[in-house]
Amino acid sequence: MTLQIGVIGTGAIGQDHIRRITQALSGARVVAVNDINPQQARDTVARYQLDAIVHTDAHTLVADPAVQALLVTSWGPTHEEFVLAAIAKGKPVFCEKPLAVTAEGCRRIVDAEIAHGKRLVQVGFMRPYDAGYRALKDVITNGHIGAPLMLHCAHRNPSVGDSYTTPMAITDTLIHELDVLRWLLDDDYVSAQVVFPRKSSHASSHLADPQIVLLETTRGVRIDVEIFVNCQYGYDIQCSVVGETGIANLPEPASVLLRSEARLGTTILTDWKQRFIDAYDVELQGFINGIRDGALTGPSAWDGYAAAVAADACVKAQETRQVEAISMGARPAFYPR
Ligand SMILES: NC(=O)c1ccc[n+]([C@@H]2O[C@H](COP(=O)([O-])OP(=O)(O)OC[C@H]3O[C@@H](n4cnc5c(N)ncnc54)[C@H](O)[C@@H]3O)[C@@H](O)[C@H]2O)c1
Ligand SMILES: O[C@H]1[C@H](O)[C@@H](O)[C@H](O)[C@@H](O)[C@H]1O
Repeated sequence: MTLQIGVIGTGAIGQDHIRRITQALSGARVVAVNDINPQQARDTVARYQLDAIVHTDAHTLVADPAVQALLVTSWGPTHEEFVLAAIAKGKPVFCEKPLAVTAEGCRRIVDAEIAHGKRLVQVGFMRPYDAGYRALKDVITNGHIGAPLMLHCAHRNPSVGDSYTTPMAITDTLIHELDVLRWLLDDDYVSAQVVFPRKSSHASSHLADPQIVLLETTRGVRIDVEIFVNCQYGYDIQCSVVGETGIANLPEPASVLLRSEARLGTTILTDWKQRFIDAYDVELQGFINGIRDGALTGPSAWDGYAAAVAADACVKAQETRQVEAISMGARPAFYPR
């Protein structure tokens, strides 16, 4: 049976997910779309030749009996409202990061899902589906570098728009590391600190860029993450795990090693859509298959909440310049590890 999906938000990633559902994945089709900009929704239907209704109200789309599952790909501050609406209708929902813009908002989603009694929410954290991160986790889990002691990470974007602010370095960008590093180490964070190096002349007047976030986990692993969103040269994700007996690095994306004109080199990607293109396919196919099989297994509302609790502490640390504690309470039995 083909799963009938409704999409709220037909911007960059909304369209990219519609493309993959329509052209790359199996078992689902898009039957309804909504965007606060209705012309954008209509253009998307035309661009991907969808047999889909354009709803001018997102809540009408959620209630549409033809819609069996939701994709929430609108702006972050709207996510909580639409995810709660989907849960209220008992419909599975794939929500792009962040699950909600505050930890309290994520907690309301966790509480609503637990009250419903069955998992309905998958968060769009795609890195745990990336082959490189999975290989890195295997190396750690199989003991090839001993116990992890330190992680050195970098999250670099070539540039960002003028609307990107200093807290967004945490809530929009670092949020990926906050999720994937918990998963990689099977650990949780206990503290965060943010330090600000010399500012890049390419950053807008209201943006502190780059930033370095220092995290500590319950097992005492120390993590530094450089966030540099105007690095100019490319989209570059780095993760180096220093263990007791060795070091394991996240593999670089496959690229031809070119010898030409007295140079030896490879290209560096510039677009996030390309860097994790396979992982996005696998995460969304997992959501579709999970609904078919009656059990969602991808990043949960609890994972969205855990990342948001850490993000809140990092945003606070940006302001206080102090070490801030991170505490998220006990994991409910509803969300097994
Ligand atoms: N997982 C990833 O790697 C990844 C990558 C990009 C974006 N994202 C996340 O996806 C979300 C969207 O990002 P984007 O880059 O596509 O942004 P975007 O601005 O390109 O698209 C967002 C769309 O949502 C629409 N929208 C806003 N408010 C709405 C509302 N109330 N109802 C209906 N539609 C509404 C906008 O009109 C716009 O078309 C963000 O939360 C972002 O953090 C995740
Ligand atoms: O929304 C995007 C996306 O999540 C990218 O993966 C990240 O690198 C960007 O910093 C962020 O703005």
